Order: sequence, then C-alpha cells, then structure tokens
Amino acid sequence: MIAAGGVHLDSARFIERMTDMTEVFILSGFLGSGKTSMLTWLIRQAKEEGLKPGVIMNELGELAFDSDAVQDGVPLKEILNGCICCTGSEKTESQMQALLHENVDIIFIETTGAAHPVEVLDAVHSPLFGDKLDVKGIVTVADGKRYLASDSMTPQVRMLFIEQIRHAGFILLNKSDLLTDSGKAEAVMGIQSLNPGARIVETVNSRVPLSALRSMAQQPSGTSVQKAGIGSHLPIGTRLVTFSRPVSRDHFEDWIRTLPETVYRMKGYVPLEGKKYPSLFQYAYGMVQWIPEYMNMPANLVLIGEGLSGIRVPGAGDE
Ligand SMILES: Nc1nc2c(ncn2[C@@H]2O[C@H](COP(=O)(O)OP(=O)(O)OP(=O)(O)O)[C@@H](O)[C@H]2O)c(=O)[nH]1
Repeated sequence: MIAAGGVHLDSARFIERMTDMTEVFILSGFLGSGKTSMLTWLIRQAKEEGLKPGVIMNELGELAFDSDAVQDGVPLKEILNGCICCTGSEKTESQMQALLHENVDIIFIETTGAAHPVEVLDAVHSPLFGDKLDVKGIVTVADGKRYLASDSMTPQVRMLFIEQIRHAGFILLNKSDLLTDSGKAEAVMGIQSLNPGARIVETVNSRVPLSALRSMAQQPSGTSVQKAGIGSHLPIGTRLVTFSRPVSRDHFEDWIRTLPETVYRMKGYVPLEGKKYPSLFQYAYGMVQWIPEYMNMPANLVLIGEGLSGIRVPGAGDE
C-alpha cells in the first residue's frame, strides 16, 4: 500500500499513522463571503465531537479583527500584517509547529480573502512535519450573489475569485437565503463547471457539517471521484515523499527537466551524494534553488501540482 507520503506501509501501520495525524483545513473565500462564520461553526462542532481544534488566522492588518470569533480555550495563532503566502512559509511553519505541540486534533486556517489558494497550500506544506499533518485541502466559501455578479468585478479580482473556486475540494454556496431558486441553480451550475470535482453545498451562515468535510476526506478508494477525499478532488494535490538514499545532484536535476508543467512547486531537504546533510531544495515554475544545510534535517520533499501520484522521485524508493 502506498501512503500519502509515498512510503510503502502495511495497512495496520498505515491506519495507525493516519490516526496520529492532525487534520488541516484551509478556509478560503472572498472578503465578506462568510469564512469567519464558517470557522466559528466548525470550531463549535469539533468541540462537540470531543476534538481539540486549533486555529491559524491570517489578517492583512496589524490586528486580527476576527479573532473574537475563536472561543476561549482554542489555541489561536495569528499571522498578521501580510498574507500567509507572502510573509514566508517559515512563519506558518512555526505557527503550525506550535499548534502541534499543543496536541490539537484538527487545525483550521482562515486565510485572508486576498490569498491565492496555491500559495497558501505551499505555505502550509512543510517538509519538517508533513508526516504529522493530513492536509485535507481547501474549503472555499463563495458568496452566491457575488458569484452571480462576478462579471462586474475587475479582471484581477474576478480571476482570484475564480481561482479560489477552481482549487477548492469543497465549496459552500453561501448566503443562499439571498438567492432565488433560479439564482441558486445558476450559481451551482456555474461553480460546478469551474470545478467539476468539488462537492458543492448551499449554506446559510456557512453552516456546513464538519462531518461532511471530514468524511469526504476519509472515503475509501474507489471511483475516481472518491479516490482520496478532498485532497484528490482538488485540481491541485500535494504529496510528501521521504528519501531512502542519497541522489546525485545531476541526476536529480535531469529528472526535474522531465517533469510535466503541472508540477508547480517542490520544496524539502534532498540528501545529495557527497554531502553530509540533506540540502534545502526549492523549485518553483521551472527554477531550482539549492542551499546547503549545516544541520541534519529530515530528508523529505513536498510536491504541489496536478497528477502527482504517477511521479517517481529519484532516491525516494518509489522508482
Ligand atoms: N444574509 C446572509 N448573511 C451572511 C451569511 N453568511 C454570512 N453573512 C454575513 O456576512 C458578513 C460577513 O461574514 P463573515 O463570516 O465575517 O465573512 P468573512 O469572509 O470572514 O469576512 P472577512 O473577514 O471580511 O473576509 C457578516 O455580516 C455575516 O453576518 C448568509 O448565509 N446569509
């Protein structure tokens, strides 16, 4: 059996590992669409189910205005003064690590309405503790009325709005109380055509059952729609790979040149032949960066893109 990390595991160890992992949901959506309402509602449900939730909240300003939405006793980390995707993944990594130390069972990340979902996925996937996180994917809240009026948006804003829908694994058509029946039907059809793989639910005040988000992600392999839950419904997926042996840098770079354009991003620590410790490796849009490490970091690589399951990574034991 091949686990999410690309490692061969027998089924008992696989199940044990999955239950050890902390689930992560990225809450996306436009400004004012209902993300905070969803967060409040999801936290409440998580607590009722006996789960310990943790929250990372990202605000563009100096203060997290929405942090009042998070009840007492819920660990909250804030990334202020910038978008989660621009402030650098180090900050996100340290906040995630702090939450893991607090033994949370489920993490909700509320992104700013201005965040691009791929960049957020990138920031969240850390080669340092990727094996502890079960990143389910992006849940996007779309304001139905706004969707129907999206033709009047500026091209840039409209593009971001569409990207947030396109990359989601689960979509809430929110504020459905403000839509007529024909408006709802038009919005559902339009959203479905932008993202045929995602599940769409109509909501008022973003009241989506947490179980719907979680069970989608736990559906067994079967049809292509079910394959790996939310994550695999995404046009974009992620994969964590662990190296089992050092690789030659030339061989690794040759392999990169063979990759399809649908591999957008890779980052991690690659054990190179002749180097004492795995080197920090970054790849984005065809550009490669290597930085020597002077500490022994975990030899893991995170891939972000489409159709990743068929990709064989040199040195990772899956060639
Ligand atoms: N009529 C109606 N109003 C809603 C619904 N969901 C949320 N709202 C209202 O819309 C406003 C924005 O909701 P929030 O949950 O704060 O949205 P947000 O996406 O977190 O907003 P930002 O933090 O500004 O990005 C609030 O006044 C909500 O009460 C809904 O389903 N119907």
